[in-house]
Order: sequence, then structure tokens, then C-alpha cells
Amino acid sequence: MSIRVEKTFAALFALEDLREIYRGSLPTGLDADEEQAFRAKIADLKSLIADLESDRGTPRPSKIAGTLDVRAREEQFINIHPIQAAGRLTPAARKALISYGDGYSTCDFCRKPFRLDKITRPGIAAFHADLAKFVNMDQARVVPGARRGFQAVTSTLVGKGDPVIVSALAHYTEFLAVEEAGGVVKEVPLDAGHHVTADATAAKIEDVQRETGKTPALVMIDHYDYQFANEHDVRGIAKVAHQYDIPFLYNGAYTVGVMPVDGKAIGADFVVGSGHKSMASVAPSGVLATTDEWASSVLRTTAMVGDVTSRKFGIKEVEMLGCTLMGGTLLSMMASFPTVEERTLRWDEEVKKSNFFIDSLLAITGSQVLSEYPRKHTLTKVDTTGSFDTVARTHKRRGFYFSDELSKRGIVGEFAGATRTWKLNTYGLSWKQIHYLADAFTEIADTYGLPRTR
Ligand SMILES: Cc1ncc(COP(=O)(O)O)c(C=O)c1O
Repeated sequence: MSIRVEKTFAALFALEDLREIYRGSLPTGLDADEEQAFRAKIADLKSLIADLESDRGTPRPSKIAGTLDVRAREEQFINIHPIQAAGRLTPAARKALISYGDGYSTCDFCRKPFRLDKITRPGIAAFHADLAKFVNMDQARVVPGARRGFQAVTSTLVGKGDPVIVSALAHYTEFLAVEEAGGVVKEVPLDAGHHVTADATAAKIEDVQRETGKTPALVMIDHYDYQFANEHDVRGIAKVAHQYDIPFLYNGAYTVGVMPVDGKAIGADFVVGSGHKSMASVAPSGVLATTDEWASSVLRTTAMVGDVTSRKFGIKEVEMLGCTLMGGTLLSMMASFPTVEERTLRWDEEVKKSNFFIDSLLAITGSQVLSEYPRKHTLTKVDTTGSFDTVARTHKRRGFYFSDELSKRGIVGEFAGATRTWKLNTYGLSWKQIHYLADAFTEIADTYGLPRTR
């Protein structure tokens, strides 16, 4: 396939545009080979579009061993899956993915200096500057998931046997990043409300110093944790870390891309975000941002020289292993970015919707919220053992009855059969959908005669 044909397709990636093309007109001035290549590609896309259209009804088994069904979860259902909500692609990202799905498709115009974040066409360099500004840090890099951001930092700062402070609610990927660097995780215990406090962090640092004779190499705390999505005092904790001269990594997996994040105001030395969790991007994607002070170490370039060939690759950054996201992952992040920037300004409304739903759930007697309440986030851990699960004890479908009832009403995303203590996320639902969701839970309660307070 000639580059010219590929480029023409790239420019016309919207399915609507493609429909126009294959109805008749080909671009003018194609030579015979190009025309043949173009027609072949159109034929492929025609069959893709036909597949997509025929799948718009109920999902049907895929031709590839039933594992690749075309997903249509947001178009057809209300999806309350706990970790998918804010990672769902925008229409712009879906189009970018079609256009830039090929590996290395960001590299067409890679010119000296040969590095991903320097490419100006498409505007990857400008996007990196925007990303840094977005979280108010000096420099940013895209990484294959938040976990690779942790890894870059731990691999730079943590030596063998070095203690690293994390929260007792830290994500497992933080543990792995520390382990890989040879460090040792030290968890800050939680208070009664499942919060990590600045005081508890200071106490833990003191304990570690006393027990190991070492000052921790890093403090790494999630602004909102993955278990309860409770807010933790990251500013207070960053301040404590700095009092002991320890760098602070802010884990914004549940914040960067959904709410405003100001890394400098927080006092973060590193801000890490997850593209597929919170930035409407393809997996695996994420961001690592840092200050100019730390960039020289975490974003250091290679000094390695080939002993036989004397080759050098000076511009490549060691922790990034050179370039990172080279196709649809990055372009999906870029395509979603304007929407993502804008939506962070509407976070308060998202939290209101979350509280509206949770309030209506709490009106069903026996339901509890295990996360802090009122909610400050759209991800919430609930306990319905005392409400919906009382029905499961005698229902012939056991716990699955509840999922049956939800899916009958077009609601998906819970783990079927695992709905005693469970998590859900209302992010991105419209008010209309939130009302529908709340009414659906109430209706299920009424169907089974569960008492309500209102
Ligand atoms: C709090 C938290 N941090 C980090 C991660 C890892 O993010 P990623 O999948 O982008 O590596 C997750 C993923 O679930 C998470 O919940």
C-alpha cells in the first residue's frame, strides 16, 4: 500500500466519509496501482462497516472463537463498571484509533532529534507541553499506563533495600514497581475512616528510620484510592515528605483527566495519571509529569556507547526506553484531550450525580456505603448485603438474580454474582441516566418487597 493511499485514508478516517467514498468517487490523480490499493482498502472497510452495523443489535459471537465481539456497552447500556467509566473513548479517539492503529504510525514525520515527544506532525510535541500544563508541572511524558510511570520513578530513585512509603490502600502496581527496583514497601496505616493522614505518614517515616536506619527513598500516595475512592490529604502528605527531604509521587490514576489537578500546588515531585482509566484513551496509556529539578534524573538520556560499533543514542531517555506510545494509544489520548480538559471543569456536577444516586440507594433499607460519605468521587464501594442480597438467599438464581434484574433494565458493569460488597462508578452518566439508574434500583427493591425509607 503506497504511503499516499494510507495518508488519504488517514485524512478520511470518519466512517461517514468512507461511506461517501465507496459510494463512488475515488480521489483524483491516483495511478493504477494506487487505485487498486485504494479499492482493496475500501472493500476491507466496507466489510468492517457491515460487521459493525450488523452488530448494533444484540452482541453475536465473533468469528474469532467468540472472543472478539464488537462491544457496544455505552451506546446500548448504562455501564457502571468501576474502572472503565472515565477511560471510555470519545468519538474523536475512536476515529483516531482507526487512523493510527498501526504500530509506529506516529513516526511518519519523525525528524531529528529522533524522539516521540519531539514530533511536530501530528502535534505530539505540543501535546506534551499541554499535558505538563494540564497538571501544572514542568515536563510530561506519555507512558504505557500509570504503572510504567511508577516504574520510571522507582527505578531511578529506589536502590536495593530502600524503603518506600505507600498507603495501606496502595494499588498493587505500586508494590510491583518498588519490588522491581529492589526496594521494600512500607505501608502507612489507615485511620478509622479509611484515610491516610499526614500525621500517620510522618509517624511511619519515623518508624522506618528507627527500624532500618534509612530514610525512605520515596513517598507515593494515591489521591483517591482504588478500594474506597476516599480522598487522602496529598498536600499534607507531600509537605511531610519534603520535611524529611523525601520526594513525593502523586498517584492521580483516579483524578488526572476527571478533575482539575495542580501538581505544584499539591507539592508533587511527580504526577502520574492513567490514560485508559481517566483520560478517555486506549490502553495502555498514561502520563508521568515532573518538575525541571527531577527531570534531569528521571528523564535522563542514555550515555551508553557500543563497545564494538561506538554507537550512541544520546537523545533517548533511559527510563522511557526511548519512545513510548507510538500509535493509536497516544493519538487517542490526543484526540480526547480537548474533551478531557473541558470535562475536568465539570467535576462538581459529576460528584453531585454520584451523591444523588448513592442517596437513593441508601433509601433502600439495609444498603450501606463503605466509602466516605457524602461522596467526593464517582467511584463508590457499597454494601448491599442487608438489602438486595437478602433476596439472593432464597432466590433460585441466588446472587445472580440481581444482575439479571439490572441487565433486564439495560444496566451493566457490575460483576454478576458478586454484588454484596461491590464497587460502581457513575462517571459520565447524564442526569437522565442517573435518574433512570436510581429508579431502576428502587424498582428492583419494590419488586422484591424490600423496605425503603422513601
Ligand atoms: C490507584 C491506582 N493506581 C494505579 C493503577 C494502575 O494504572 P494503569 O492501569 O494505568 O497502570 C490503578 C489501576 O487500576 C489504580 O487503581
